[in-house]
Amino acid sequence: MEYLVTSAEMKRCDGNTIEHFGMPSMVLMERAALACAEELIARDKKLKEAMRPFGPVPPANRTLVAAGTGNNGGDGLAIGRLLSQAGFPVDFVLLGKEEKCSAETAAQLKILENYGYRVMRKLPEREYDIIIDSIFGIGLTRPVEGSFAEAVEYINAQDAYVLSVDIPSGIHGDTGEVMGCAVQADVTVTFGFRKLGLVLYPGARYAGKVLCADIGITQEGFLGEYPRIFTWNKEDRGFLPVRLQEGNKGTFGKVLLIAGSRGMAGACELSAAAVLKSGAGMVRAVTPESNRVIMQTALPEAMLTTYEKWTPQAEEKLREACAWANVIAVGPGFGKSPEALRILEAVLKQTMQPLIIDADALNLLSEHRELLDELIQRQQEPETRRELILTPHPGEFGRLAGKKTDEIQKEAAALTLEWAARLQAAFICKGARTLVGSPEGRLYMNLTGNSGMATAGSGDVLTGILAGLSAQGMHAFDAACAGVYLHGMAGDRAAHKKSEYGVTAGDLTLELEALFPELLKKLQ
Ligand SMILES: NC(=O)C1=CN([C@@H]2O[C@H](COP(=O)(O)OP(=O)(O)OC[C@H]3O[C@@H](n4cnc5c(N)ncnc54)[C@H](O)[C@@H]3O)[C@@H](O)[C@H]2O)[C@@H](O)CC1
Ligand SMILES: [K+]
Repeated sequence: MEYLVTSAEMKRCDGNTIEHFGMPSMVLMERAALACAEELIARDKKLKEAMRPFGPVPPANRTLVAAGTGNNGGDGLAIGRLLSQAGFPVDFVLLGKEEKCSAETAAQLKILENYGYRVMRKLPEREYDIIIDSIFGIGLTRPVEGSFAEAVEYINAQDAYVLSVDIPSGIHGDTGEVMGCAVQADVTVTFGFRKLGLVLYPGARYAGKVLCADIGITQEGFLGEYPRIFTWNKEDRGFLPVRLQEGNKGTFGKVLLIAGSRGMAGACELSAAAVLKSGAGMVRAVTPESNRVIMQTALPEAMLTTYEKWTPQAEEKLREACAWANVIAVGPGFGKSPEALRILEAVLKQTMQPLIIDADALNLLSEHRELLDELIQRQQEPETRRELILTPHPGEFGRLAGKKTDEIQKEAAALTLEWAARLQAAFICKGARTLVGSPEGRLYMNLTGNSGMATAGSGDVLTGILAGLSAQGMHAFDAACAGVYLHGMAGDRAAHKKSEYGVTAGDLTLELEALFPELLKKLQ
């Protein structure tokens, strides 16, 4: 588990490390500078070794430090000093008025002066091999303009390798927004914790490769008041549902998947395949009779309950199917027919098993507010509350919340938590950075996945995974976080093979089965 922090959360942690624990600010700055310098020295060594067979080794990289007056600038000045002492030819330029320098940056200027370095006040007219971007860090508060904007353009116009210190100058630390203009980095070395602006788009694109350096700012610095958002990374493997060796197909759970409509058999098939490939014991699909042949051909492992018109017999068959299941998922390719509405109504009112609501089932809830209100009411009462996962993309979320899609995107974190609490559910807001909110206010941000997954049927696969994990006994929030994480990993494997252009939803289910052996190997 890794925290993703806002600028304010990071500053609080920095401040506590200095004031509460007594770590001198200049020690943190020196460690930050060392981490950046070591990255560049290691790169230089690698480049030289690669070039050695081709003749004399070229001279060291000419480097420019572009420093602002805040502590980000202080980091940059210290990096330049360390690089110069390691043999790099380094030029320094200070942007902004010297009298505005923070105490630490003023101290760094003094150290440079003591060593006899000259710090320019204007951008030099020459080309550099490496540029250290330390104009603004997490202290950026307003759009970048005037001479600072010129400096950003100057850096972006050079054919240099750019290292951004902490965050590319011009990127908002909390939102990843470009504040007027921003430096395009090759690598960003950030300190302590990854800032949200480095993982959210477009910031993530500007940051290039992101390295998170340990400079002695640790979780203790939060003094028990932890950041709101967390993610999982490659070290997190322990979330898979435990598999009993002596288990049978009942042990691993029975999923009732209500999916597909006339002409939409694919959604049902993709979702059902994902249920089985996530480790569930059995899946029964409830789908129109016209999908029978396709389903039985494409996925003979799935059982079927079919319907045509909504009759008392159909209702009875649905009731029996519901009684059989441990988990119910409703929505992929479901359509909004009168039959679909009756089925959703029956599921909401007559069952208590863990439920996953996706796609058209969400749209039906938006269009029939009485159903939504009743669900909210049931979830607010402990006796009628069930394990619940909702999986809207911002469009579906907007319809549910009565807001425009861009309003949802702007306030995604707050709205996700609001709706998770309202529905006492694991609430998934899908996107390039999918969020999962818990009713208690935990917020997971998913960092796996890629643009190739923005393809028809991808959401159906996610619903199948969520149902499969829930059927194996995972609670809603754990299943939701694990589900989006695995879904993204499957997408990353698929994109690795086919590029982001070529990924289809079918590839996601294929990659899912290849993913588990890899995860299990790393667990041993
Ligand atoms: N001791 C610490 O607190 C540590 C801080 N570190 C560095 O310090 C950085 C944060 O330092 P600061 O809080 O001093 O902030 P910054 O160095 O990001 O700069 C903020 C300064 O720029 C000004 N400013 C903000 N937006 C502007 C704009 N658009 N145009 C012109 N001026 C603008 C502010 O008024 C302030 O003077 C981190 O990103 C990190 O690089 C590291 O050295 C690690 C330790
Ligand atoms: K920077």
